[in-house]
This record gives sequence, C-alpha cells and structure tokens, in this order.
Amino acid sequence: MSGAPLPGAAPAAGGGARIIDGKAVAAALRAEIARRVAALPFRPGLRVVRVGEDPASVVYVRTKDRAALAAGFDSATLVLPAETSEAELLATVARLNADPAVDGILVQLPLPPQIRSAAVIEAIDPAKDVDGFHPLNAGRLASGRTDGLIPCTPKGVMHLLRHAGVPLAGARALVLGRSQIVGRPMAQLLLAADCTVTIAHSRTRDLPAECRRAEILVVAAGRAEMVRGDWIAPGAAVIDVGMNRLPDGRLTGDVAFAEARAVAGWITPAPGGVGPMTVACLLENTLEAALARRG
Ligand SMILES: NC(=O)C1=CN([C@@H]2O[C@H](COP(=O)(O)OP(=O)(O)OC[C@H]3O[C@@H](n4cnc5c(N)ncnc54)[C@H](OP(=O)(O)O)[C@@H]3O)[C@@H](O)[C@H]2O)C=CC1
Ligand SMILES: Nc1nc(=O)c2c([nH]1)NC[C@@H]1CN(c3ccc(C(=O)N[C@@H](CCC(=O)O)C(=O)O)cc3)C=[N+]21
Repeated sequence: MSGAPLPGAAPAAGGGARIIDGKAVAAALRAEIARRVAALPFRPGLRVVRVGEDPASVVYVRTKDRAALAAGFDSATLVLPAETSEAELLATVARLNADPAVDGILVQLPLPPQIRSAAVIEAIDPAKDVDGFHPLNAGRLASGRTDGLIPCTPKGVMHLLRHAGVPLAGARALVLGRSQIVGRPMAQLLLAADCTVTIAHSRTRDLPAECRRAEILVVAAGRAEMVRGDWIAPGAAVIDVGMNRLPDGRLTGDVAFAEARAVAGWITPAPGGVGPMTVACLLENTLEAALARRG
C-alpha cells in the first residue's frame, strides 16, 4: 500500500479519522422504527430467551428488551435456569414458534455446554429468526439475497458504512474473523455491496500485511486492541466490532483506537460504535419479520 490517502477518504479537518458515532446513528434508526411501529394496527412481538446468568448476557438481554419496549414493541425476556436441558429449550422454542403474537425469537448466545446451539438455532421458525442465524437465512444470504433476515451486527456495520459515505463498490475489504454470527455474514454483505472481500482468521499468514491492503477493515476477532496503527492503510475505514472486558473492568474493542485514529479515514469507537447498531438492527429485523408475517 502506498502512503497516499485512499480516494474519497481525506482526513477530517484537525487530522485523524472521522469518527463514526454508532450510538447516534442507532438512536436515529430506533426513533424511525418507533414511528413506523406507532402507525401499525398491532405491536410487533419479540421474545428474547436467556439461559443461565452469564453476566454479559444479562446486560445485553436487558439492553435489547428495553430498546424494544421503548420502540413500542410487545417485548419480553424468558429466563431459564443454567441447568436447562436441550429438550426443554427446544420445547420453549416450539411454543414461541406456535405463538401468533410472537414475530421475533432470539436465543442469546453462548448457551450452556449441555445445549447444542446449532440444534436450537435450527429449531427456530426461519420467519421468526431475527438473529438471521438459521441455515435457511444464512444460506439465502450466501446465495446473494439481501432481502431476508440478516444477522444484526453485520447489518449494523453496513448501515454505518453507508451512513458515513464510505465508497463500497470495488473497494478492497478485509473481514478479520469468520464466526457464524459476525465474520461470515459480514463478508457476504460486503460482497453483495460489490467489495472485493478477503476473510482473515487465526491461521492467516502475515495478518498485518493483509490488513494494510484493506480500504475497509472490519475487525471481529475478540482480542483486545490487537489491530495496531501500523496495520492500517492511510484513509481506510476501520470498523471495530470487538467487545472485550479488560481486567480493570473497562470495555475495549479489537483495535488500538488512538493509534488507528491517527491513520484511518473513518473509525468506529468501541463501545459506542457497532454495539448500539446491533440492538437497533434487532428491532429493524423484528419489524421486518412482523410485516412479512402479518403483511
Ligand atoms: N458489538 C457487537 O454487537 C458484537 C460484538 N461482538 C464481539 O466481536 C468479537 C468477535 O465475536 P465472534 O465473531 O462471536 O467471536 P468468535 O470467537 O466466534 O470468532 C473470532 C474469530 O476471530 C478469529 N481470531 C481470533 N483470534 C485471532 C488472531 N489472533 N488472529 C487472527 N484471527 C483471530 C478466529 O479465528 P478462527 O476461526 O481461526 O478461530 C475467529 O474466526 C468479540 O469481541 C465479541 O465480543 C460479537 C457480536 C456482537
Ligand atoms: N443470539 C445472539 N444474538 C446476538 O446479537 C448476540 C448474542 N447472541 N450474544 C452476544 C453478542 C454480543 N452482542 C452485543 C449486543 C449489544 C452490544 C452493545 O450494546 N454494546 C454497547 C455497550 C455495552 C456495554 O456498555 O456493556 C456499545 O458497544 O456501545 C454489544 C454486544 C450481541 N450478541
């Protein structure tokens, strides 16, 4: 990569990257969803299922429930004990599948070790799969269809890239991470937006060099501040999906923010970037599922 800024990516006045304010974009999206819900003759129904008391899951599920209620949804959280069997969780999913008032079902991950998450995900009615993790929805996305239920975190990243005006068609994009919930669907969405996409992971050779080639760098590795400033092409758009709890209790992303900000053209903070968009897109998916089911 040469040191020249990428096209359309001149640094913001004052030097350094433009900061993409995910919290503000998410608030606007939530307000728009609330307006659309208020105009409906019914309330979209969301059920979030949490198994056990994993502290991060307790916080995330509460955030989702509050956001759904604030947007006018009929939302409730079902809490099952940590020792719940797979059969018991499948019975809960079957009941929610059969309930006509329920438009969206989200089973919070990770699940306790006695439960196979793939079996649970496959049991969710694909029309109510607001996480977009069911193989039918994942397969549609992998076939190039972007009109179905799309996983919330990568969908939120695409909103942020479009909001910021990052050029997508023809851009070299690198996705760091290949999980079912973030990396893989993220790569599919960037491909559908005509990026030239590379997926990197723990077996990738010379990861810093791969990152340096990217005009769009989406990082979802789950390693605190692993992406350094000198891994980033001048002017690149850097999207930090990571959420890592440090020993001192602070939350940080997968990107060394201060270093990266000095080089990048755009950057998301973490927290305050992708996380709030995940929640807003869950509401968007629930509204879409409700309109498709009841429309
Ligand atoms: N903001 C939000 O809304 C959300 C944030 N997150 C956060 O995003 C991060 C990723 O989540 P998730 O996808 O579920 O995580 P996973 O652990 O499922 O996947 C991590 C991926 O990163 C790769 N990876 C890990 N370490 C390295 C390394 N040192 N070098 C190269 N690649 C590496 C792994 O490679 P391999 O496949 O080879 O093991 C894997 O593909 C986490 O911090 C998580 O907390 C997740 C969901 C939503
Ligand atoms: N079935 C399922 N679907 C998910 O979408 C799912 C999941 N399981 N398991 C865990 C991950 C993680 N995740 C986040 C949601 C919101 C924030 C979020 O709101 N973050 C805020 C701050 C949060 C805080 O301060 O603790 C922010 O980044 O600003 C983060 C992460 C959804 N996930």
